[in-house]
Amino acid sequence: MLVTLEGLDGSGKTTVWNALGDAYPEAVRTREPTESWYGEAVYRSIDEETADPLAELFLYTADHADHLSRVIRPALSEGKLVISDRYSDSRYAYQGATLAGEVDDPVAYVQSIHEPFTRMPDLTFYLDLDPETAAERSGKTNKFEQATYLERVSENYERLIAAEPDRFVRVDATQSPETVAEQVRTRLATVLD
Ligand SMILES: Nc1ncnc2c1ncn2[C@@H]1O[C@H](COP(=O)(O)OP(=O)(O)OP(=O)(O)O)[C@@H](O)[C@H]1O
Ligand SMILES: Cc1cn([C@H]2C[C@H](O)[C@@H](COP(=O)(O)O)O2)c(=O)[nH]c1=O
Repeated sequence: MLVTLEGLDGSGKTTVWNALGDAYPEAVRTREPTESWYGEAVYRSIDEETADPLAELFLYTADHADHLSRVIRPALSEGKLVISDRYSDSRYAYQGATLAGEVDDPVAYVQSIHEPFTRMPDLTFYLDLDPETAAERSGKTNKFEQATYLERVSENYERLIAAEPDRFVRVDATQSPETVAEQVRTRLATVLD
């Protein structure tokens, strides 16, 4: 089963991902951007204020393709639980925002690039946090961690959730880290049982 954690920067995904590691030590825990050289290329682009948004989309997508073939598909074919801190929805939401004005309906465009080869998550936890708090918590250390940009990202996530309400589980990320992790653990346990 493929479980993903999604949300704005600073919404607490990595905190939950670590908590799930304690609850499910046998799970394969992974993340995007990955630690491969494709992921390193992505981080170079994140640090580049003037990176071309279309070029950046394809860097992220290359990293995803490698992640799928090297980590996700092999683990799933062995019947393992896979938990990914960010996955394809991050591309739809974030690059859907950076590509505004570059292509028509950027969210649909990014989805159309993924559809031929990606593997949909079975379950996605959306850690719901307002853009202002998200930007504050994330420390505003990169070009994406700005409230005005995160507002557009948040709107894109809402569109994704509305389109697939059964896949997404919304968790109020303004609660304490312990409560957020407990709610995710409880829901995941009901799905896995
Ligand atoms: N529920 C919470 N309430 C308050 N602070 C939190 C909560 N969860 C995490 N934090 C804090 O917010 C910061 C960001 O948390 P974390 O790295 O887990 O978020 P993230 O969603 O993975 O961020 P990013 O997408 O930027 O990597 C950390 O300082 C963390 O301790
Ligand atoms: C996977 C992915 C990520 N991003 C953005 C979101 C963050 O600002 C950075 C790095 O992610 P991290 O979880 O904070 O390490 O990249 C993106 O724009 N598109 C994506 O597909």
